[in-house]
Amino acid sequence: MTERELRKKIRQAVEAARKECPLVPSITNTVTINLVANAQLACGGSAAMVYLPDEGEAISSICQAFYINMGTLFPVYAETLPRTIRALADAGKPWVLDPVGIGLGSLRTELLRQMKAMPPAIVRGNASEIIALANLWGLDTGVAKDGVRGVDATDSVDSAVMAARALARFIHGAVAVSGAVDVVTDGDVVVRSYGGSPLFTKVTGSGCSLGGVCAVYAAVTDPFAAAITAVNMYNAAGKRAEKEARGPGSFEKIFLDTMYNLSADDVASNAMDACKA
Ligand SMILES: Nc1ncnc2c1ncn2[C@@H]1O[C@H](COP(=O)(O)OP(=O)(O)OP(=O)(O)O)[C@@H](O)[C@H]1O
Ligand SMILES: Cc1ncsc1CCO
Ligand SMILES: [Mg+2]
Repeated sequence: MTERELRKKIRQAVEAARKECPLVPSITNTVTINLVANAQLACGGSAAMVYLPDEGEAISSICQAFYINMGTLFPVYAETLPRTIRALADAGKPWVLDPVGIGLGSLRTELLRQMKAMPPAIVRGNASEIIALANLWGLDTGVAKDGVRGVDATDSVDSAVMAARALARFIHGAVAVSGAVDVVTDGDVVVRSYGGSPLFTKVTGSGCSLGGVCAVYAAVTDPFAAAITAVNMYNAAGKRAEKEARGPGSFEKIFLDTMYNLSADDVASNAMDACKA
């Protein structure tokens, strides 16, 4: 795909989400659940948060895409997550995984291990999470460590490119690695997207909500284009929002407003470059 074709796909995805208002439910952490829903709404999607196994199954049959974030697990998720993922696979619906907190606790590890058999269309995470998931699934990452300290990244985005490509190839989808510069790959092409703001790191749930927005775009385009559209949206809107913000609190609000008002051209023309790594 040429760069021109990719930018056209991004423009179309932004417009399609606004026009079609796809239903994109989430099973996500209780820390940032509100920001995830608001970000999904701001970019045109319809949000619905669920916890229970039968609800995950039921809504999988009527949604257009789904978001699963491992941030704060409850015992019921031992049942909810496998049943929901099975329902999504049976219905052929794309879903996005954010493996937050990977490495912490046995339930999280076991659930993430099981997902290898029924993988998502997109994995979104910070560098440390992407490296840890690829290692957990026995893929070639070039990085021996598989521990994550809490929910914030301790590795550079560049050090996660090999893991991201291996993961993307394995899932036949896309992987988005967030950081000062974001990387998105389908396992072959590696796109770097620029912009954003350091203030994102002072708002909990910037990454979680980016995953939710990836899922909104996965409802209207292919996984690679969806991930790039979401990442470009965050970088373009974040860069603009920073100019008006006085700190993390006002940044979060102005960022949502900016995302809501950004034109499809603004998202499609965000600074990015692509290479075959
Ligand atoms: N230093 C930075 N400069 C510009 N943008 C940044 C910077 N760090 C992160 N971002 C942006 O912040 C957003 C979230 O990425 P981040 O890596 O903080 O996710 P995360 O660690 O998973 O966040 P959380 O777990 O709190 O949801 C992305 O859009 C990313 O581009
Ligand atoms: C702070 C935090 N703790 C568990 S999930 C979460 C949101 C950021 O990933
Ligand atoms: Mg995160």
